[in-house]
Amino acid sequence: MAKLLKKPLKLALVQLAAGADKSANLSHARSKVLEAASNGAKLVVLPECFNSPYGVKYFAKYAETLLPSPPTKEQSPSFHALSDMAKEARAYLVGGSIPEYSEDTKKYYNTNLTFGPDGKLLATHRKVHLFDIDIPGKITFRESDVLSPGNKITIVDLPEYGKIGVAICYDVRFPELAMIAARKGAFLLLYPGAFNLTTGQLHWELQARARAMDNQVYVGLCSPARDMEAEYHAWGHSMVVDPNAGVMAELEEREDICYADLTGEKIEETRRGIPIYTQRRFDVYPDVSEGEVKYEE
Ligand SMILES: NC(=O)CCC(=O)C(=O)O
Repeated sequence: MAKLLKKPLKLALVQLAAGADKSANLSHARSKVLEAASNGAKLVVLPECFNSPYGVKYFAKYAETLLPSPPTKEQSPSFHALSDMAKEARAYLVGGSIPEYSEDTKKYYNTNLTFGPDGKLLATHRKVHLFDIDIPGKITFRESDVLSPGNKITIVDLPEYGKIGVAICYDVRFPELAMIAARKGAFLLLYPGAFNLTTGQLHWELQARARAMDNQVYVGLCSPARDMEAEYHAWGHSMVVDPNAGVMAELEEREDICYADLTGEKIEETRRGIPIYTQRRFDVYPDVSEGEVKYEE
Protein backbone atom coordinates (compact mmCIF):
# COMPACT_ATOMS: atom_id res chain seq x y z
CA MET A 1 0.00 0.00 0.00
CA ALA A 2 1.50 3.38 -1.00
CA LYS A 3 2.22 5.75 1.90
CA LEU A 4 -0.26 8.63 1.65
CA LEU A 5 1.21 10.56 4.60
CA LYS A 6 4.98 10.19 4.53
CA LYS A 7 5.69 11.30 8.11
CA PRO A 8 3.73 12.42 11.20
CA LEU A 9 2.15 15.86 10.91
CA LYS A 10 0.78 18.18 13.59
CA LEU A 11 -2.30 19.98 12.25
CA ALA A 12 -3.78 23.11 13.83
CA LEU A 13 -7.20 24.63 13.10
CA VAL A 14 -7.44 28.25 14.23
CA GLN A 15 -11.02 29.07 15.25
CA LEU A 16 -10.53 32.78 14.79
CA ALA A 17 -12.67 35.65 16.08
CA ALA A 18 -12.95 38.26 13.32
CA GLY A 19 -14.65 41.66 13.24
CA ALA A 20 -15.22 44.48 10.78
CA ASP A 21 -11.63 45.83 10.75
CA LYS A 22 -9.70 43.93 8.07
CA SER A 23 -6.22 44.95 9.16
CA ALA A 24 -7.01 44.07 12.78
CA ASN A 25 -8.27 40.67 11.56
CA LEU A 26 -5.06 40.10 9.62
CA SER A 27 -2.79 40.94 12.50
CA HIS A 28 -4.89 38.85 14.90
CA ALA A 29 -4.71 35.93 12.46
CA ARG A 30 -0.92 36.34 12.37
CA SER A 31 -0.62 36.08 16.15
CA LYS A 32 -2.78 32.93 16.22
CA VAL A 33 -0.92 31.26 13.33
CA LEU A 34 2.39 31.96 15.11
CA GLU A 35 0.95 30.58 18.36
CA ALA A 36 -0.09 27.37 16.56
CA ALA A 37 3.36 27.04 14.98
CA SER A 38 5.10 27.67 18.31
CA ASN A 39 3.11 24.69 19.63
CA GLY A 40 4.55 22.50 16.88
CA ALA A 41 1.95 22.74 14.11
CA LYS A 42 3.40 22.32 10.62
CA LEU A 43 0.06 22.78 8.86
CA VAL A 44 -2.20 25.59 10.06
CA VAL A 45 -5.73 26.33 8.85
CA LEU A 46 -7.80 29.53 9.10
CA PRO A 47 -11.60 29.75 8.74
CA GLU A 48 -13.81 30.82 5.84
CA CYS A 49 -13.90 34.64 5.41
CA PHE A 50 -11.29 35.03 8.14
CA ASN A 51 -10.57 38.67 7.31
CA SER A 52 -14.15 40.01 7.32
CA PRO A 53 -17.61 39.41 8.75
CA TYR A 54 -19.43 36.63 6.85
CA GLY A 55 -22.49 37.79 4.90
CA VAL A 56 -23.67 38.53 1.36
CA LYS A 57 -23.51 42.30 1.92
CA TYR A 58 -19.82 42.11 2.89
CA PHE A 59 -18.41 40.21 -0.10
CA ALA A 60 -18.00 43.16 -2.47
CA LYS A 61 -16.87 45.52 0.30
CA TYR A 62 -14.02 43.26 1.43
CA ALA A 63 -13.09 41.77 -1.96
CA GLU A 64 -9.46 41.78 -3.11
CA THR A 65 -7.93 41.21 -6.52
CA LEU A 66 -5.66 38.16 -6.73
CA LEU A 67 -4.83 37.98 -10.43
CA PRO A 68 -2.42 38.36 -12.08
CA SER A 69 -0.49 36.57 -9.34
CA PRO A 70 1.22 37.74 -7.24
CA PRO A 71 -1.02 40.76 -6.68
CA THR A 72 0.39 43.99 -5.27
CA LYS A 73 -0.11 44.80 -1.57
CA GLU A 74 -2.76 47.34 -2.55
CA GLN A 75 -4.64 44.76 -4.62
CA SER A 76 -4.50 42.10 -1.91
CA PRO A 77 -3.23 42.88 1.59
CA SER A 78 -4.53 39.45 2.67
CA PHE A 79 -2.41 37.59 0.09
CA HIS A 80 0.73 39.27 1.44
CA ALA A 81 -0.26 38.88 5.08
CA LEU A 82 -0.86 35.14 4.58
CA SER A 83 2.39 34.66 2.68
CA ASP A 84 4.32 36.47 5.44
CA MET A 85 2.56 34.45 8.17
CA ALA A 86 3.41 31.13 6.51
CA LYS A 87 7.04 32.17 6.16
CA GLU A 88 7.33 33.48 9.70
CA ALA A 89 5.64 30.37 11.11
CA ARG A 90 7.66 28.07 8.80
CA ALA A 91 4.46 26.13 8.27
CA TYR A 92 2.03 25.29 5.49
CA LEU A 93 -0.92 27.65 5.73
CA VAL A 94 -4.40 26.98 4.35
CA GLY A 95 -5.53 30.57 4.46
CA GLY A 96 -9.26 30.08 5.12
CA SER A 97 -11.00 32.12 2.45
CA ILE A 98 -11.41 35.72 1.39
CA PRO A 99 -13.82 37.41 -1.00
CA GLU A 100 -12.10 37.85 -4.38
CA TYR A 101 -12.94 40.15 -7.28
CA SER A 102 -11.58 39.12 -10.68
CA GLU A 103 -10.82 41.89 -13.17
CA ASP A 104 -10.84 39.22 -15.90
CA THR A 105 -14.31 37.82 -15.35
CA LYS A 106 -15.76 40.86 -13.51
CA LYS A 107 -17.11 38.42 -10.93
CA TYR A 108 -16.77 37.81 -7.20
CA TYR A 109 -15.64 34.51 -5.67
CA ASN A 110 -15.11 32.97 -2.22
CA THR A 111 -11.46 32.02 -2.53
CA ASN A 112 -8.89 30.08 -0.56
CA LEU A 113 -5.14 30.69 -0.83
CA THR A 114 -2.71 28.03 0.40
CA PHE A 115 0.95 28.89 1.05
CA GLY A 116 4.11 26.87 1.69
CA PRO A 117 6.55 27.43 4.59
CA ASP A 118 8.67 29.59 2.26
CA GLY A 119 5.72 31.96 1.76
CA LYS A 120 5.09 30.83 -1.82
CA LEU A 121 1.53 30.39 -3.08
CA LEU A 122 0.83 26.69 -3.64
CA ALA A 123 -2.83 26.68 -4.66
CA THR A 124 -6.01 28.69 -5.06
CA HIS A 125 -9.48 27.21 -4.59
CA ARG A 126 -12.65 29.10 -5.48
CA LYS A 127 -15.67 27.69 -3.62
CA VAL A 128 -17.34 25.36 -6.12
CA HIS A 129 -20.75 24.99 -4.48
CA LEU A 130 -22.32 28.25 -3.36
CA PHE A 131 -24.24 28.36 -0.09
CA ASP A 132 -27.82 28.99 -1.23
CA ILE A 133 -30.32 27.61 1.25
CA ASP A 134 -33.79 28.44 2.52
CA ILE A 135 -35.05 26.78 5.69
CA PRO A 136 -38.24 28.73 6.55
CA GLY A 137 -38.17 30.37 9.96
CA LYS A 138 -34.53 29.44 10.46
CA ILE A 139 -32.10 30.60 7.81
CA THR A 140 -32.12 31.93 4.26
CA PHE A 141 -28.77 32.60 2.65
CA ARG A 142 -27.87 33.20 -1.00
CA GLU A 143 -24.18 33.52 -1.75
CA SER A 144 -25.06 33.43 -5.44
CA ASP A 145 -26.69 36.90 -5.16
CA VAL A 146 -23.10 38.20 -5.31
CA LEU A 147 -20.67 35.33 -5.78
CA SER A 148 -19.91 33.08 -8.73
CA PRO A 149 -18.73 29.50 -8.29
CA GLY A 150 -15.25 28.14 -8.95
CA ASN A 151 -14.92 25.25 -11.35
CA LYS A 152 -12.20 22.88 -10.22
CA ILE A 153 -11.22 20.48 -7.47
CA THR A 154 -8.09 21.49 -5.58
CA ILE A 155 -5.40 19.06 -4.47
CA VAL A 156 -2.27 20.52 -2.92
CA ASP A 157 1.05 18.71 -2.68
CA LEU A 158 2.98 19.30 0.56
CA PRO A 159 6.25 17.71 -0.58
CA GLU A 160 7.51 16.34 2.78
CA TYR A 161 4.08 15.00 3.77
CA GLY A 162 1.81 14.18 0.83
CA LYS A 163 -1.33 15.57 -0.76
CA ILE A 164 -4.30 17.35 0.79
CA GLY A 165 -7.68 18.24 -0.70
CA VAL A 166 -8.87 21.80 -0.01
CA ALA A 167 -12.44 23.02 -0.44
CA ILE A 168 -14.69 25.55 1.29
CA CYS A 169 -17.60 25.00 3.68
CA TYR A 170 -20.73 24.09 1.64
CA ASP A 171 -18.41 22.11 -0.66
CA VAL A 172 -18.25 19.51 2.14
CA ARG A 173 -21.85 18.48 1.34
CA PHE A 174 -20.82 17.19 -2.07
CA PRO A 175 -19.13 13.83 -1.51
CA GLU A 176 -17.83 13.68 -5.08
CA LEU A 177 -15.26 16.39 -4.37
CA ALA A 178 -13.95 14.54 -1.34
CA MET A 179 -13.98 11.18 -3.10
CA ILE A 180 -12.04 12.48 -6.08
CA ALA A 181 -9.39 14.17 -3.92
CA ALA A 182 -9.03 11.02 -1.80
CA ARG A 183 -8.80 8.70 -4.81
CA LYS A 184 -6.15 10.96 -6.29
CA GLY A 185 -4.10 10.36 -3.15
CA ALA A 186 -5.02 13.00 -0.55
CA PHE A 187 -4.44 11.92 3.08
CA LEU A 188 -6.42 14.86 4.49
CA LEU A 189 -9.42 16.91 3.38
CA LEU A 190 -9.60 20.44 4.75
CA TYR A 191 -12.66 22.67 4.75
CA PRO A 192 -12.45 26.20 6.12
CA GLY A 193 -16.15 26.70 6.83
CA ALA A 194 -18.81 28.70 8.62
CA PHE A 195 -21.86 26.58 9.34
CA ASN A 196 -24.58 28.25 11.44
CA LEU A 197 -26.69 27.43 14.48
CA THR A 198 -29.32 25.60 12.40
CA THR A 199 -27.24 23.47 10.06
CA GLY A 200 -24.28 23.24 12.42
CA GLN A 201 -26.38 21.37 14.95
CA LEU A 202 -27.77 19.09 12.25
CA HIS A 203 -24.87 18.30 9.99
CA TRP A 204 -21.42 19.72 10.89
CA GLU A 205 -20.04 16.68 12.70
CA LEU A 206 -22.00 14.30 10.50
CA GLN A 207 -20.50 15.75 7.30
CA ALA A 208 -16.96 15.60 8.69
CA ARG A 209 -17.32 12.03 9.86
CA ALA A 210 -19.08 10.91 6.67
CA ARG A 211 -16.36 12.31 4.41
CA ALA A 212 -13.71 10.65 6.61
CA MET A 213 -15.54 7.32 6.75
CA ASP A 214 -16.29 7.11 3.01
CA ASN A 215 -12.73 7.91 2.06
CA GLN A 216 -10.72 6.60 5.03
CA VAL A 217 -8.75 9.84 5.27
CA TYR A 218 -8.39 12.60 7.87
CA VAL A 219 -10.87 15.49 7.69
CA GLY A 220 -10.55 18.97 9.26
CA LEU A 221 -13.32 21.58 9.47
CA CYS A 222 -12.20 25.04 10.61
CA SER A 223 -14.90 27.53 11.70
CA PRO A 224 -14.78 31.15 12.81
CA ALA A 225 -15.47 31.66 16.53
CA ARG A 226 -19.12 32.35 17.31
CA ASP A 227 -20.04 36.02 17.78
CA MET A 228 -23.63 36.58 18.88
CA GLU A 229 -23.25 40.32 18.11
CA ALA A 230 -22.57 39.54 14.44
CA GLU A 231 -25.36 39.06 11.89
CA TYR A 232 -24.23 35.52 11.07
CA HIS A 233 -23.78 33.19 14.00
CA ALA A 234 -21.07 30.68 13.16
CA TRP A 235 -21.37 27.20 14.65
CA GLY A 236 -17.76 26.96 15.86
CA HIS A 237 -16.85 23.39 16.88
CA SER A 238 -13.80 23.19 14.60
CA MET A 239 -12.86 19.55 14.50
CA VAL A 240 -10.47 16.93 13.21
CA VAL A 241 -11.77 13.47 12.36
CA ASP A 242 -9.56 10.41 11.86
CA PRO A 243 -9.74 7.96 8.91
CA ASN A 244 -11.94 5.63 10.96
CA ALA A 245 -14.46 8.48 11.44
CA GLY A 246 -13.58 9.08 15.09
CA VAL A 247 -13.50 12.68 16.35
CA MET A 248 -9.88 13.30 17.42
CA ALA A 249 -10.27 16.91 18.56
CA GLU A 250 -13.13 19.37 18.77
CA LEU A 251 -13.47 22.96 20.03
CA GLU A 252 -16.41 24.71 21.66
CA GLU A 253 -17.76 27.99 20.24
CA ARG A 254 -15.19 30.52 21.42
CA GLU A 255 -11.84 31.44 19.87
CA ASP A 256 -9.34 28.63 20.35
CA ILE A 257 -6.95 26.37 18.45
CA CYS A 258 -7.62 22.69 17.76
CA TYR A 259 -4.56 20.40 17.38
CA ALA A 260 -4.23 16.85 16.07
CA ASP A 261 -1.29 14.55 15.34
CA LEU A 262 -1.80 12.78 12.02
CA THR A 263 0.02 9.60 11.00
CA GLY A 264 0.13 7.49 7.87
CA GLU A 265 -0.16 4.35 10.00
CA LYS A 266 -3.69 5.29 11.09
CA ILE A 267 -4.81 5.47 7.46
CA GLU A 268 -3.10 2.17 6.62
CA GLU A 269 -4.50 0.40 9.69
CA THR A 270 -8.03 1.63 8.87
CA ARG A 271 -7.77 0.52 5.24
CA ARG A 272 -6.34 -2.88 6.19
CA GLY A 273 -9.18 -3.49 8.65
CA ILE A 274 -12.03 -2.46 6.34
CA PRO A 275 -10.54 -2.76 2.83
CA ILE A 276 -13.15 -0.84 0.81
CA TYR A 277 -10.28 0.65 -1.19
CA THR A 278 -9.71 -2.68 -2.94
CA GLN A 279 -13.32 -3.84 -2.93
CA ARG A 280 -14.90 -1.18 -5.13
CA ARG A 281 -16.88 -2.49 -8.10
CA PHE A 282 -16.11 -0.17 -10.99
CA ASP A 283 -17.61 -2.86 -13.24
CA VAL A 284 -20.98 -2.08 -11.58
CA TYR A 285 -20.74 1.73 -11.21
CA PRO A 286 -18.32 4.34 -12.56
CA ASP A 287 -15.26 5.66 -10.74
CA VAL A 288 -16.02 9.38 -10.26
CA SER A 289 -12.33 10.18 -10.09
CA GLU A 290 -11.74 9.02 -13.67
CA GLY A 291 -12.76 10.66 -16.93
CA GLU A 292 -13.62 14.34 -17.29
CA VAL A 293 -12.65 15.65 -13.86
CA LYS A 294 -11.51 19.27 -13.54
CA TYR A 295 -8.84 19.28 -10.91
CA GLU A 296 -5.56 21.02 -10.30
CA GLU A 297 -2.52 19.94 -8.30
N1 LIG B 1 -20.61 29.17 4.55
C1 LIG B 1 -21.22 28.09 4.16
O1 LIG B 1 -21.01 27.56 3.09
C2 LIG B 1 -22.21 27.54 5.14
C3 LIG B 1 -22.62 26.13 4.84
C4 LIG B 1 -23.62 25.62 5.80
O2 LIG B 1 -23.94 26.23 6.79
C5 LIG B 1 -24.21 24.33 5.50
O3 LIG B 1 -25.11 23.95 6.26
O4 LIG B 1 -23.82 23.66 4.56
